[in-house]
Amino acid sequence: MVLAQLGGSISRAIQQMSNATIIDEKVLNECLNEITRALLQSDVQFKLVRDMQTNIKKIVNLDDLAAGHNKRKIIQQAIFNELCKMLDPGKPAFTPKKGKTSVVMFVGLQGSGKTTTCTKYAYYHQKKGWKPALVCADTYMESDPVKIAVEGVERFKKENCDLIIVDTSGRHKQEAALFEEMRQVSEATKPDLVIFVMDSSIGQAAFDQAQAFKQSVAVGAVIVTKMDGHAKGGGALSAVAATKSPVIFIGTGEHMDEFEVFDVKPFVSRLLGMGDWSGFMDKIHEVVPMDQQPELLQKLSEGNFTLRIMYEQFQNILKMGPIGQVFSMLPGFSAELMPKGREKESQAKIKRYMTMMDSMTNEELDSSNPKLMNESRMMRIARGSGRHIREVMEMMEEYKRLAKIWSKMKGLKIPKKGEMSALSRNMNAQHMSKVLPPQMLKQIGGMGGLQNLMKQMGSTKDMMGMFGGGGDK
Ligand SMILES: Nc1nc2c(ncn2[C@@H]2O[C@H](COP(=O)(O)OP(=O)(O)OP(=O)(O)O)[C@@H](O)[C@H]2O)c(=O)[nH]1
Repeated sequence: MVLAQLGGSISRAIQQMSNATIIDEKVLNECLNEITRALLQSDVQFKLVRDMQTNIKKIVNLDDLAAGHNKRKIIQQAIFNELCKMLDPGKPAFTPKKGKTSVVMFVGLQGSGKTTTCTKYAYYHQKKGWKPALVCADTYMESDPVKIAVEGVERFKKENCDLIIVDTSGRHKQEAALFEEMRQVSEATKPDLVIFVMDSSIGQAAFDQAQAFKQSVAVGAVIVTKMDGHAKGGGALSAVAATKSPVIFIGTGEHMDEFEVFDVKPFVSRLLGMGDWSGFMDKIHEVVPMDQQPELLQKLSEGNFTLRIMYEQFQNILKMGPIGQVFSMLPGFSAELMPKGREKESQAKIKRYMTMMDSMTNEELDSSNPKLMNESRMMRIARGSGRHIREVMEMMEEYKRLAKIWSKMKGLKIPKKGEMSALSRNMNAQHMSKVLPPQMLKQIGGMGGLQNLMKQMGSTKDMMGMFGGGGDK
């Protein structure tokens, strides 16, 4: 099961449960069994899934649910926390420092994408002004890989490279020989960090494979590749558990820049279709041309999400490319609606929407009042664009949903370029209280509770991630 589907299945299971009139143990168990099935189908290791189920049962208090608290949010929160826990081994990976020499060794099986990932990793740092170097000790049946690795590292140290990446072999006739060679390269080059590269589509084998590598060398971080297309994501969770090391990047395609820093909370937020405001705001700065940014953010902060804004953003997004990435960050546009690997369909849908909007009047495009769009106008637009009225209605529904979510941005201070997470910093409890759904605010203990919580957490960014960025869906 691909990640987007996993998120969808979990959300559906929670939704079904919260539709039940009475939440008793049976209903909760059914919901958890559904989630368990979804996780297993996504190749999360059985033991991890079982532990998660036990933990959620411990956390979720049935009395709270019976008392009419927001059941969906309580369960969703518990699942959110458990998934985060699975992906967060509790200690960060070694982080190389620019200007100071670090040796980073890559290990992983043949075909896992190791060599590609070494290059992406080097390129990622080079773009940020580092001086990386790549030592290819990935010499199958030729020369002495240990000697090559040592000589390479020495040479690049002399050349003042600050990030020396050692690529090791991933193939051997004998598994034992592969691990022995890896151990020797590690001993000889003394890496500051060993990164285990894993193909996300290896399924249930992830845990054992990761563990085997960890037992031979001191794996300190994981990079999961091929998260695009048909990738199964569950293996990532298993690899973290097996190596007790965090995932630091994910590979999302064959190209050099299809490489993303991995952040647990936004990832899980997106996975559960909860959206990720901070990531989305970062994306706005990437996607929306500089000269349009202040105006757009101003309009959004005034709560005016018009059809024209939607149109312009569609335009920008089509120009920019990886549409799925942007939309999955936008609360409301869950990964299920804009699934990765189905970008073409999503793109076609957006183009359809834009054609329909081309048949609208300026007044309609610039109004944030969807009531203007009555049935006769919708018929005209459908005729004008050669589409069915059903499609116009569908687009309007999409618009209303987005506008509702965006309306929560009203009154927020506008972050400046380069301080995206400052969206959160800029917000005080007052703002947060506007953004959060009222039931959730009550659950936290009103304004007082919110202020306390914000103090404890230190930053509202975490809260945004935790609560799905304030989108009340
Ligand atoms: N779709 C996709 N393909 C990837 C990604 N990363 C690597 N690949 C592809 O996976 C294949 C194997 O990648 P390599 O980098 O050669 O793998 P390796 O682990 O170094 O394998 P050996 O060099 O043979 O040991 C290549 O076709 C890459 O283009 C990714 O994130 N997404």
